[in-house]
Amino acid sequence: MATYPAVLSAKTVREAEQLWALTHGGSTWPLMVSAATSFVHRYQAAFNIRQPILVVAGQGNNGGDGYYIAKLLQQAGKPVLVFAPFGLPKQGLDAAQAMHEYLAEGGKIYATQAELTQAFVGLQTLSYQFSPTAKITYPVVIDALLGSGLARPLSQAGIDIINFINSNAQQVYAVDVPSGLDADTGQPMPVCVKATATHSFIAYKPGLLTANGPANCGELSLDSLGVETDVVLATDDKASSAAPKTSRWQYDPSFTRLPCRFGNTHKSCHGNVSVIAGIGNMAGAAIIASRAALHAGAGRVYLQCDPSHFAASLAQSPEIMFADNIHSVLASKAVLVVGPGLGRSEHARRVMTSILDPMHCNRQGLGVLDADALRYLAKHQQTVANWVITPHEAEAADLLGISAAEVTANRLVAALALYEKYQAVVVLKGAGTIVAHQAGVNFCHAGTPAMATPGMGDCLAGMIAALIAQGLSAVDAAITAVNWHASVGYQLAQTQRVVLASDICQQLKLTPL
Ligand SMILES: NC(=O)C1=CN([C@@H]2O[C@H](COP(=O)(O)OP(=O)(O)OC[C@H]3O[C@@H](n4cnc5c(N)ncnc54)[C@H](OP(=O)(O)O)[C@@H]3O)[C@@H](O)[C@H]2O)[C@@H](O)CC1
Ligand SMILES: Nc1ncnc2c1ncn2[C@@H]1O[C@H](COP(=O)(O)OP(=O)(O)O)[C@@H](O)[C@H]1O
Ligand SMILES: [K+]
Repeated sequence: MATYPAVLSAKTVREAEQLWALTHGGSTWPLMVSAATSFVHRYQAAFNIRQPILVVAGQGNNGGDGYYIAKLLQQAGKPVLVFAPFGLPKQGLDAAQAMHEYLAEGGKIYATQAELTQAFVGLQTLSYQFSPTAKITYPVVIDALLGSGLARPLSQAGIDIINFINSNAQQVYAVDVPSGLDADTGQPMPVCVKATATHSFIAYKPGLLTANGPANCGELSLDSLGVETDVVLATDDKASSAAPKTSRWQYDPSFTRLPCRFGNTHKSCHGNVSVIAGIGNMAGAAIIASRAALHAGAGRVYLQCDPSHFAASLAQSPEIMFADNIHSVLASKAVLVVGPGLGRSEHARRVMTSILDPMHCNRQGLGVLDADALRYLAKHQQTVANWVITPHEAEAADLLGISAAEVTANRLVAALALYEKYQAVVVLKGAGTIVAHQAGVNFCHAGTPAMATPGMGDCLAGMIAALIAQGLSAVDAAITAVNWHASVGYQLAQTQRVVLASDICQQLKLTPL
C-alpha cells in the first residue's frame, strides 16, 4: 500500500530534529547541510542564470539554510548576494556556522537595501542598463528569512522586507516555509512571501497545506532528509485523547481509491443516492448535487423535491429519478445528501427531524449533511457518527458556536474540534480542504481560487455520496472525493478563469477507470 508523507506541527518537527541528532552524533548540523544541498539540487535549472541570485537570510536556522545554499552557489561559481536585514545569526546556532562557511568562500553579506542595490548593480553584466530611478528586479530570490520558527507577528520592519521580496522578485524560491506564513495555521502574520515554489524539510507542516499555504507556497515539495518521524509520533500517540494526534495527519493527494468497474456489472452494483431538496426556491443546489452523484458513478440517483422542480431537473439530467416522499427515501436505504437546496422552512425542519431520528441514524454510510442541514444541526446539537459533514468556515463556526474569524485563524483546530463534537467524518471546505476523522486528518492542498463559485460544495456533497454508494467507507469517500473534485477543478482552471460546479460534473465522467 502506498504511504504518504506525514504532516507535523512545527513543534513536532523540532522534536524530530533533536531526536535525530541524539542518534547521529549529537548535532543537527548535517541536516542543515542536507537541506541546503537538496534545495540547490531541486532548483538547479532555475539557478542556472548569469544574473546575481539574491538570498534573503534571517537570524535563525532558516537563515542558516540560506547561508549554506549561498555557499554552495558561490562554490559553483554563481554570482550570489546575501541580504541579512534582521542582522547576523546568533553564535552557537547551526546558522552561525553556515554563515562562517559562506564567508570563508568569499561570500558577502549586505545589511541594508541601499548596499544591496549597489552590489547588485555592480555585479550586472555590461549589457544591463541601470538607471538610478529604475526599480530593481531580482530575477531569482531565495527566501530564507523565517521558517518554522516564526514566533510572533512581524514588526513593521519585517512587513517591509516581505513586501520588498514580493514586489522586487521575478521568482521566489522559499526555504521550508514562505516567510511570514505561520507553519501551523497557514495564516500570514500579517503578510507573507508569495513563492514560486517551496521546498520543505523533514515533514509537511499543516500551514503549508491549508488556508493561505497552498496559494503562497507555489509548487510544493518535500525532502525528509532521512529523519524518521515515527519516534515522535509514537510519543504523540500517548498524549491525552483531547490533544490532536499528529500521528496520523497525512498529505495524501491521490484519488486512487476510486472504485473500478469490472466487465459483468450492472447499475444495481453501484448503489443508490437520494438527494433531499426543500420546497422553496433553492432546488438548484439539490439538482447540482444529484448531477454530481450521477457523474461520479452512482448506480441510480433520486431527487426528492417539490414536483414544480421536476422539469428543471430533467432538463439538466434526464437520468435523475424522483422519490415520492421522505419516508420512502428513508426506507430505501439509499445514501443520502441532505442540505443543499433544503431551505430552512417548517418542511425542512420536519425533514431533518425524521432524518436525525435515532431509528434512521444508526446505520453505517448514511451519507452527507451539508448547507441547511448543518444549520439545523448547529441548533439541535447531536452527534452524527454515521454521517459525513461538509461545512465551509461560516457553517463550521455555527456548528462550534464560535466566530468565523476563529475558524479561519486555525482551520486544523476547528476541524479537530468538529470531529470531537459531532463524531462525524468532517470535511472543512475552502482553500486547503481538511478531512478530520477517527483515524486522523487528511490535507488536500489542490484546488484553486477559480473554484470559489456557487454550487461547488453541493457538487462535492453529491460526489461523496456517490462514492459511499459505490462501496467506499465514509472516510475513504470523503478523502477521495475531496482530492478528485479539487484536482479536476485545478485542471480546468488551466484554461478557464472560473470553474463552475457544472464544469466539474461534466469533467468527472471523463476520468479514466
Ligand atoms: N537545525 C536544523 O537541523 C535544521 C533546521 N532547518 C531549518 O531551520 C528552520 C527553523 O529554524 P529556527 O527554529 O531557528 O527558526 P527560524 O524559522 O529560523 O526563525 C527563528 C528566528 O526568527 C526570529 N523570529 C521569530 N519570529 C520573528 C518575527 N515575527 N520577526 C522577526 N524575527 C522573528 C527568531 O528570533 P527570536 O525569537 O529568537 O528573537 C529567530 O532568530 C526551519 O524552517 C528550516 O529552514 C532545516 O534545515 C532542517 C535542519
Ligand atoms: N479559494 C480556493 N482555493 C482553493 N480551492 C478552493 C477555493 N475555493 C473553493 N475551493 C475548492 O472547492 C471546494 C468547495 O468550495 P467552497 O466554496 O468551500 O464550498 P461552498 O460551495 O459550500 O461554499 C473547496 O473545498 C476547495 O476544494
Ligand atoms: K523561508
